[in-house]
Amino acid sequence: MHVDLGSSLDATPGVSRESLERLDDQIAAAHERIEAGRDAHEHGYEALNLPSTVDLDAIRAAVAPFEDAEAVLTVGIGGSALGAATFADALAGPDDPEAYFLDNVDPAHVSRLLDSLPLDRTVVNVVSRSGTTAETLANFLVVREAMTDAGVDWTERTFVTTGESGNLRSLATTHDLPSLSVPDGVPGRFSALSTVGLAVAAIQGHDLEAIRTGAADAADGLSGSLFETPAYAYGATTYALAGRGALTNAMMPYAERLETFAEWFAQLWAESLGKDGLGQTPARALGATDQHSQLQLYRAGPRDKLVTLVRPRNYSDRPIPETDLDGLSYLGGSSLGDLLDAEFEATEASLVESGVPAIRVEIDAVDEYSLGSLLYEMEAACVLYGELAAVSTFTQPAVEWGKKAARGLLGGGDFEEAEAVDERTSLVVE
Ligand SMILES: O=P(O)(O)OC[C@H]1O[C@H](O)[C@H](O)[C@@H](O)[C@@H]1O
Repeated sequence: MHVDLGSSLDATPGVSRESLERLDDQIAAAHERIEAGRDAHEHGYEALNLPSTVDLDAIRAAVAPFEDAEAVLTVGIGGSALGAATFADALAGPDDPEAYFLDNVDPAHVSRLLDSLPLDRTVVNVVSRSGTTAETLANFLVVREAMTDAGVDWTERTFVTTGESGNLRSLATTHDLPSLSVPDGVPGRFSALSTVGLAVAAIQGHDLEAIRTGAADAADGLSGSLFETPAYAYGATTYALAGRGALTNAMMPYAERLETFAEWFAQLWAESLGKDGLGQTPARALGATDQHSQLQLYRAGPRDKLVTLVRPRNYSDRPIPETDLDGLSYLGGSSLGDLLDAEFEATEASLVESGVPAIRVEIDAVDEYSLGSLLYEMEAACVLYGELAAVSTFTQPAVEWGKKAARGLLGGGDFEEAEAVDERTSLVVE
C-alpha cells in the first residue's frame, strides 16, 4: 500500500514531521520486538508469518469436492467471517459461486437467507477457531436441519475450519467431513491470510498465490523506520494522533468493493487496541456515499477524529454520457471514476482546510495481490500501534466476558459473568 501522511501534518490534532522523526527511534525498537516475536512463533506475532506458513495446497484440497457449488455459505463470526467476506466482496466476479455469511443470529435474517439458498447446490463452510462460539454453533445446527428438511445430505456439503480439538473438530471427525486447521498462534482477527480467510476465495476461484505473494512482499518490506515502511507509517501516525486526541479513526474507502474491508479493519483495530483505557474507535464510512452524511461531522464536529481515505489507483471505469441538460454539461465526456476521484480529493482538501487530520492510503488495484498486501500491512500497523501503546494486542478479555455471560444465561455452565445480568439497574420510561 502507499501511504501519504501529508494531510495529517499540522492538523488539529496533528503530527509534525519532527515529531514523527522523534517517534522513529521507538519504531526501530518496536520492529525488533515484532521480529523477535515472529522468530519465536509467539502467540499473535505468528500471524505475521502467515505468508510463509499457510498451506495453499491443503486449502485447495479441502474445497476440491465442492467445485460444482453455486453458493458458499460461511457460518462464523468476527475473525472467522470478516477476512473471507473481505476477499469475497472485493474480488467477486459475475461467474463466481455466490458467497454468503451467517455471522449473526437474527432469526428473521437466518430464515430469509436459508429460504433463498439452493441448499442442494450450496457448500457450507463452518468456521470457529475455538469451536465453542454459541452463535456459530447455533447457526450451524439450524443450517444442518434446514438441509435435512430439504432432503440434502449435509455431510456431503459441509466442511469445517477449526482448531485441533473442540466441538467442531469432533463433529468433523465423527462425520468424516473435509476439514482445515486454524493455525496455532493466530488470533481470529489476524487470520484472514490463513485457512480461515482463504477457503472461500479458493471456492470462488481467486488467485490464492497472488494474495500470498502480496502479503509476503509486504512482510519483506517491514523495516525499523516508519519512513521506509508504509504499514509502520500508518500504525505510528494513527498512534501519535490518538495520543493527541484523535480517538476516532473513520475508515473511508472510495470503492464499494472495499466496504467490507472497513468492517474487517474495525474488528482488527477495536479488539486489538481497545484496552487499559486506550484505543481508537474505528468508524466505518464509504466514499462518496458518506460525504453526503457523515462528512459534516468529520469536518465540523468535535476535534477528536482522523479520517483514513482509501482508494485503488487503477480500476475499470465507465463513461458518463454527454448531455445537453442545463448545468450538467460538465459531467458529459467525463467518467464515474473521474467523479469518484474528484470526490476523494475534494473530501481530503475539505478536511485539510478545516484542520482535520487525514491519511491517504492507496492500493494499486482491487485485486488479489494488492488485497494480500493491504490486509497484511494493516495487521502489521495494528501490531506496531499495540507495541507503541504497550497494550496486549492479541487478547480480547472484554469480548470474552460477554461470551461467558451469554452462555451462562442459556444454561451453558456456571459463569459468574451471567450474574451481572440480574444486577443490572433499570430506569424504565414507557
Ligand atoms: O473463531 P471463533 O472461536 O468462533 O471466534 C469468533 C470470534 O469470537 C470472539 O468474539 C472473539 O473475540 C473474536 O476475536 C473471534 O473472531
